[in-house]
Amino acid sequence: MNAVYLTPPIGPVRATIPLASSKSESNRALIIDALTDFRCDLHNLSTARDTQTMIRLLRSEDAVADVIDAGTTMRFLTAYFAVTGKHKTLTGTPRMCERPIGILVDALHLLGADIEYLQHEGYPPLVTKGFGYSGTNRVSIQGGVSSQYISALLMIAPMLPNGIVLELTGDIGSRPYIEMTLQQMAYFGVEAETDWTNKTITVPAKAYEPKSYRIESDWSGASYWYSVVALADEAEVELLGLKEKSLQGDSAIAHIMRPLGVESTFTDTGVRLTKIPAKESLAVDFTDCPDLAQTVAVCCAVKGTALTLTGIESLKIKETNRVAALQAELQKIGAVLVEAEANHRYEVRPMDIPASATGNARIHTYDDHRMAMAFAPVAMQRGLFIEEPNVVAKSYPSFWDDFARVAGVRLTTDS
Ligand SMILES: O=C(O)C1=C[C@@H](OP(=O)(O)O)[C@@H](O)[C@H](O)C1
Ligand SMILES: C=C(OP(=O)(O)O)C(=O)O
Repeated sequence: MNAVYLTPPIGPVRATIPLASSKSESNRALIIDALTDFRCDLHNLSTARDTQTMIRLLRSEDAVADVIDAGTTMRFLTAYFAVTGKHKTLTGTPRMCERPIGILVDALHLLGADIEYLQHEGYPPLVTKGFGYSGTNRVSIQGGVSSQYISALLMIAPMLPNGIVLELTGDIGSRPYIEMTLQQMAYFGVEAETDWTNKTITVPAKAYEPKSYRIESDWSGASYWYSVVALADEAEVELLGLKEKSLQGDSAIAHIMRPLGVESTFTDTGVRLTKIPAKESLAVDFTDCPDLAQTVAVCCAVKGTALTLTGIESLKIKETNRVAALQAELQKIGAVLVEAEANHRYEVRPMDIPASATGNARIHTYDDHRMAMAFAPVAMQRGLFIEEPNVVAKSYPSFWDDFARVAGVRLTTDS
């Protein structure tokens, strides 16, 4: 099995990190570009596998579209192929075939899409077989399972003869991702009307305007550098290509990490992270930014900061069950993640054991890029192994090259 062995920095951490660009922004821009017959001019598209897969599948004539493990690619392409009447089989990794898609498929059926499941009702693989508009433009959709279903519908909505009136039911999770979708649609000339009180989004029937668009660096990827600075004894890190006013909800990491001792100063080129005094406990609601939960949980575990987490239910249906994965791996670095109230509140409780007793832990990554990257900053304090390090390719292929600027990174292989 491959692993990287990470060792603490020798002396203060000083680095400038290029970062990957946002796969979320990239994948939205690519769908919109496809809906303009590829007449947009997209700059700084992400090198993330999720984005490279989207690029390949949008251009491919093959009957089978294998999204690998990319959630946005699966959900966005299902809506795109369905509404453009393409005959495509959409599939992915075994885990992708356990990630639900029924809520999106039900909505597309209502609009007139012919979609059939190939194995289990409500899950990939599935086949899109054509589109005959049903005449309806009112669709009601659950808001609490994955915002990706909503983004997928919003982006194809202007292509429908009467647009769409989307009524969101129940709680809304990952709302900043819905707002990112709406802002990118507006940039390309389609303004939706949003009523968050009544939870309705109205999208007119209208052609997107082909335009030039530049994708920002990835704030989710930036979060690991915040954790590096929080955990290093001395550090100053500049992250390139980030903006204070971002479309990405994960820019919330700048506020979340302040009590963990990281100050953000925006510059002309990005953001500079420096150390400030930290607090002893923290409570964070991750409903709007689920991809930050692992970063913050691991950071608190190592710092000895008691953390209360809410809004992490959606973590159970991502690349792996991230709650279970964190529970198993945090123990190896001297902390526990416990459910304090059924299904609502969790706590990271650092255990009172010396760091030397948890040195050289072997962290299993469960085919989840964020498990690898969230645990890497532990190396600011002690050596550890991260198994199957190539998982980072999903969102941040150059992560280990960047990480080698701040810590020792050595690839190890054992049989
Ligand atoms: O729309 C997007 O780009 C994403 C939405 C979020 O998923 P959910 O809406 O399923 O929480 C997030 O976790 C994922 O990494 C990217
Ligand atoms: C959940 C993620 O991605 P997706 O749902 O697009 O696979 C992620 O990148 O953390």
